[in-house]
Amino acid sequence: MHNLQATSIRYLDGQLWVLDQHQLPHQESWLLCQSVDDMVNMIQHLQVRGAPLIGIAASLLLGHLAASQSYTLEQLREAAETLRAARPTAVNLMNNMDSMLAVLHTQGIEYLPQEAERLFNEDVALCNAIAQHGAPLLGNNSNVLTHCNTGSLATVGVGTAIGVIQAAHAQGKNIHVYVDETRPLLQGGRLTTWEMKKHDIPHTLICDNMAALLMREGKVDAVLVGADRIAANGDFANKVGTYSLAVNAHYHHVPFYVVAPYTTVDTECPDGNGIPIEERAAAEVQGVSGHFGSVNWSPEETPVFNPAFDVTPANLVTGWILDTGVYTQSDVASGVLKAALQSDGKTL
Ligand SMILES: CSC[C@H]1O[C@H](OP(=O)(O)O)[C@H](O)[C@@H]1O
Repeated sequence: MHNLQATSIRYLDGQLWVLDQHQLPHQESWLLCQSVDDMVNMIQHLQVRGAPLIGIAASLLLGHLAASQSYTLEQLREAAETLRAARPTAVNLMNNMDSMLAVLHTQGIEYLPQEAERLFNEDVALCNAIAQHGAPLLGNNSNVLTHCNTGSLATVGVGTAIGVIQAAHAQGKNIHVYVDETRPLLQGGRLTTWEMKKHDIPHTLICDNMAALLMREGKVDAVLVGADRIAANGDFANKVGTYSLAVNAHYHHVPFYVVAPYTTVDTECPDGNGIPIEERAAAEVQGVSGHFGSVNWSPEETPVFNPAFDVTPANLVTGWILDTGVYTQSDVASGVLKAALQSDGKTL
């Protein structure tokens, strides 16, 4: 594989480096990833995170192992299956591993590095296409609210929802962003604020429970969120808290857009009921941890409900902003998601 460089992952001179997102924004530390166990741990601890990035990181690791020429086809197949199961909700991981397995079985081990590189470059291009389709939807002097993190820390390109925001900003539009801190792991408060500052985009950090008040006061012109899996009928899973944002946006007549590449669409999943939702450790809700260490504010053994994602039904979505275009509810209800993917020669 050639050297590859992105905000949160690098392949340099035969070594795979990952930016430890658990330590951001106050510490930028790079971790050397040398094995399947390393990558699985990094994904499960959200040192590597974000639906598209997870898939690309796993693909680069597999390509790296293949390039070392010290693994059999069966060992690489097992590695792909292990990586595929690292986190259950973001379908990009499964789609990417299936692409790598297809190459392994139809072309051979020596073609895996090339496929990993293709997937990397494809994500960069998909992010750019999404941004160009979405930017026209944001008018000048827009106040956009976003949830979790969907930028260059969640992809290997400019991002999805944040990519759209960044493109509109780069076009000279006056865009202000309300950033949901996104409990419990604070991807918004830690990572999106880091990205907004890096791109000099005006922004205001809020607690998740403040979003409805801003909508009621007419201070939000649009909500843009990412996705971890979009079902065939347009229902989608995203970071927990997205569903309540969609309900509040619907109630306050605020346009609500989901932004994703085609690699996030799961046409084999008929609707949101079929999307597996990852349950995570109680400690994430009982306290908080990061570069500073950890603090636990709940009584010992406090029972916790900690789904990492929730599902938003298609009827609450104003539009789906994909790399193939912007789709309305009637488009999606008529099966356009599947058609758009197939018409562009993209098969999942
Ligand atoms: C580019 S969309 C990324 C998507 O992934 C995030 O989840 P996590 O931080 O747990 O990987 C979140 O759901 C984002 O919307």
